[in-house]
Amino acid sequence: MTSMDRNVGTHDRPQFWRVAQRCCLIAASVDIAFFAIFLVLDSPILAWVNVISVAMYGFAHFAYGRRLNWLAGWLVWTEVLLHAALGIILIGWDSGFHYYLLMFIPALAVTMTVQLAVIALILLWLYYVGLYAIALYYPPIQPITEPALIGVNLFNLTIVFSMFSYLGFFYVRTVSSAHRKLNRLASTDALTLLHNRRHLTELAETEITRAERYHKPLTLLLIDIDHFKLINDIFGHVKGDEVLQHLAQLIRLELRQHDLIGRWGGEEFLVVLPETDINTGEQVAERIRVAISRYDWSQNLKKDLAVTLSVGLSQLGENETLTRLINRADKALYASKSAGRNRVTAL
Ligand SMILES: Nc1nc2c(ncn2[C@@H]2O[C@H](COP(=O)(O)OP(=O)(O)OP(=O)(O)O)[C@@H](O)[C@H]2O)c(=O)[nH]1
Repeated sequence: MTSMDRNVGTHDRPQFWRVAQRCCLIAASVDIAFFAIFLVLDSPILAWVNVISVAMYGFAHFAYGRRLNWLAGWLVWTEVLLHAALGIILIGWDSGFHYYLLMFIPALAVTMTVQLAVIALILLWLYYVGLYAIALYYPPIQPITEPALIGVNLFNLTIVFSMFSYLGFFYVRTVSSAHRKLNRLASTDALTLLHNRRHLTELAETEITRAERYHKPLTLLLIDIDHFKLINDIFGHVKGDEVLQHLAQLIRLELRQHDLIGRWGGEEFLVVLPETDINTGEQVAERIRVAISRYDWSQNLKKDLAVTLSVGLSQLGENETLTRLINRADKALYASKSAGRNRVTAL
């Protein structure tokens, strides 16, 4: 494994390493149980093998904690390979110690590049088959009674079953949380954390369909910051970004829970007001305009700014598409700008 491959695991899959670290604790507990079991079964060699195993898992747990994943991985690999071989040679194939080798199949896929994982899987398979061949041709060195062998087998089977289930649930949880994160990223504007244009378009289309079906009014506001270029030029782009972020929150505060707001363009916001006619929409737009024009920017930005908005609004007409509705709001916005800015125009 190259140092780069090791780093892939360290940086890209931290959750996996946390799970691997937890598995070390589980494995150490299992080996403590085995220590007692083999003492009772009068198999001292296997009992003491488990003490060494506990120590190795302890070191591996420590190494995972220190982000020495490659070292921890080698310790775990060595332990499982040797433990499986010793278990099978001493008490036979039916002890089920080979089940633990199967745990490496998902682990290899996650921790290695595809090429390395394929090579490691082939080697693992050869090792597995090799142990089976040994068990076929050589009788166990320290056989235990049939009921004890069945007990050890069932115990191993249960542990491996539980660990696979744990890994399965971990995998499902990781995939669904990555899926949720991707969805959020794909639908959110990174700067203002409002809906982005694509997502807002989808939501607005749904609202329009609903408004048409239930014969409810729907009003749309297109909001544009006045002379934003000047704000950028005077205070810098970073402050400009802060104004955008803050303004997004201020507008949000003036809206109802089920109203929609998104960033439509650079310094332009689109608001969809379901179940709202043009008169109420005008009141909402006016409320937003006044709130922004009166806002004291020196509190948050430590700058004496005057920020105003121009708003264009339009109410959904019969059989009107979203594009046409936005076009009308855009014309209204243009009228607000032409009439001197810091005003609301309905069309
Ligand atoms: N800081 C910052 N500025 C942006 C962002 N997106 C667009 N802008 C700026 O917004 C400004 C828009 O300028 P104009 O289209 O000329 O509009 P304006 O200066 O607001 O003038 P009017 O709209 O006519 O009142 C440009 O300077 C853009 O660089 C952004 O994400 N962050």
